[in-house]
Amino acid sequence: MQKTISGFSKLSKSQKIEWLLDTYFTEKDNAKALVECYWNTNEKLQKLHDEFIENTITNYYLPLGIAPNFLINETFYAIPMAIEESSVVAAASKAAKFWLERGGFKAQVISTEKIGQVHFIYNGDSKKLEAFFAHIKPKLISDTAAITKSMERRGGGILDIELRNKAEDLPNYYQLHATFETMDAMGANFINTCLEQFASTFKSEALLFDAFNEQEKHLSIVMSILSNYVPECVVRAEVSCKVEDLKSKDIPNPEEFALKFKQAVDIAKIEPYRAVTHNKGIMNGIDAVVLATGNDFRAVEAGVHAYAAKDGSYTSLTHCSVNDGIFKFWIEIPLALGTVGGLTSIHPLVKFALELLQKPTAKDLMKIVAVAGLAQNFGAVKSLTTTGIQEGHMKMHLMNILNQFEATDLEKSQLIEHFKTNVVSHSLVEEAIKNLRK
Ligand SMILES: CC(C)(COP(=O)([O-])OP(=O)([O-])OC[C@H]1O[C@@H](n2cnc3c(N)ncnc32)[C@H](O)[C@@H]1OP(=O)([O-])[O-])[C@@H](O)C(=O)NCCC(=O)NCCSC(=O)C[C@@](C)(O)CC(=O)[O-]
Ligand SMILES: NC(=O)C1=CN([C@@H]2O[C@H](COP(=O)(O)OP(=O)(O)OC[C@H]3O[C@@H](n4cnc5c(N)ncnc54)[C@H](O)[C@@H]3O)[C@@H](O)[C@H]2O)C=CC1
Repeated sequence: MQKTISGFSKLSKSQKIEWLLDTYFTEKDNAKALVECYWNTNEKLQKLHDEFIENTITNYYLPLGIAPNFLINETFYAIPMAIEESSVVAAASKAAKFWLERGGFKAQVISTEKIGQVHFIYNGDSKKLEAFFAHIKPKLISDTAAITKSMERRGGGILDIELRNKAEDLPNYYQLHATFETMDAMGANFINTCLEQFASTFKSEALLFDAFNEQEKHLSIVMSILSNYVPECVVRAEVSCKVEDLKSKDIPNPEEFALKFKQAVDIAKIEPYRAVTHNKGIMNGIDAVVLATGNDFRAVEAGVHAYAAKDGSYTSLTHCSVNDGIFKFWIEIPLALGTVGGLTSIHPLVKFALELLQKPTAKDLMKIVAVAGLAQNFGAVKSLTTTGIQEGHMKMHLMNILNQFEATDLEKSQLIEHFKTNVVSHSLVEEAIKNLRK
């Protein structure tokens, strides 16, 4: 049976499903029923989702959870989180509640500059290229006037364009390195459109530049694309309190806790094996809010991890200090987010999430997302340095294990009660279910 196909994209949705069932499944009826039971009964809504991407056959659900009680710069938020992993929403909620009683989170946007580059190959005299760039720069900007008009009206647009000589790293390689302010949009489409116009102007004007010889006139544009590395689009979020005020049910000895917590963060600063896991915990919070608000989590992930390695080795995105009896914990991360554009006004649940967040600007959303990352990291590191991670995580994961064994509602309630005072592990839950079913 041939397992490849030409023209798959041209088939109807049901034809695509039929082909998949015929080609890859033995239990065809079961597979078909599964795919179809995830379709929304509201046909209009289903069509909307079908059209988000290509070759859609069904929906893939992620739960949308809420972490309430966030106090950020004196405003209260209930934060929407789309994520598949148990205990993440609980940890964020718990951290929010903890800091609510200790002054809440403070957040500030440090910068909002985005970057895009036209990458090109020029085999010639770099001085002549510099002269050409100086001559052509005003036209590069003026040729994008129709594209940038609305963005400029909002206060954004092109900030600058530089010529960068990269020929030492790669023979004959140069860039137009441009910076942008995209206001409430993540900006990928705006930036890419501007860049493609720069490239077109640059290429056609080079042919007319008298100082260039024939080879120089035919410089070659390789590509024009924004960068997801945005080290000048940075937000900082912070919590702090007196060390003694850390005292709580889980923290009987605040001095010892503060010291250990700082040691854990310091370890993540110098040890990449730990830093990656430490930052994964931060991304539990960040990705969940980025997804819930319809933003591009791949872009955020790529940019954040590049930032974590910006000084040459991969390090912690959060920082901790304990000075003069004050515990301070903060994060500084690059986040290119949008509250307009992309899916933000199309996906009904994204609209819901943004309304829940009180219709944030992109800057507001940067602060909320950074706080979610900080809270998540606080929750994880607090658990790691006190009870250990498994106690709380497995408590939340218990439901997944019970579902895996198809526990009934009665079995679930009996076993949840049992595991309130017993260690949770996959094998211990299996054993307890077997005992219950004897
Ligand atoms: C899991 C908890 C919160 C339990 O903590 P607990 O002390 O057992 O919770 P509690 O029952 O005393 O409840 C206290 C509050 O926690 C929240 N909470 C508690 N339970 C729920 C729940 N069912 N649903 C929603 N929220 C919940 C909620 O805010 C609740 O207040 P309330 O709502 O009652 O006013 C705690 O142990 C914890 O924060 N653990 C950390 C879990 C974590 O970080 N998980 C991430 C996955 S592990 C990972 O991927 C990352 C990691 C750890 O490797 C990163 C790293 O290494 O740095
Ligand atoms: N490498 C990457 O990250 C790439 C990402 N993408 C995708 O591009 C999408 C994001 O691109 P965008 O240009 O942000 O979206 P977009 O093009 O959908 O919408 C942004 C547009 O909204 C308008 N707008 C209205 N009100 C505005 C305001 N207050 N502030 C700013 N703009 C306002 C502007 O015309 C702006 O250009 C995401 O879906 C992303 O996944 C696309 C290509 C590459």
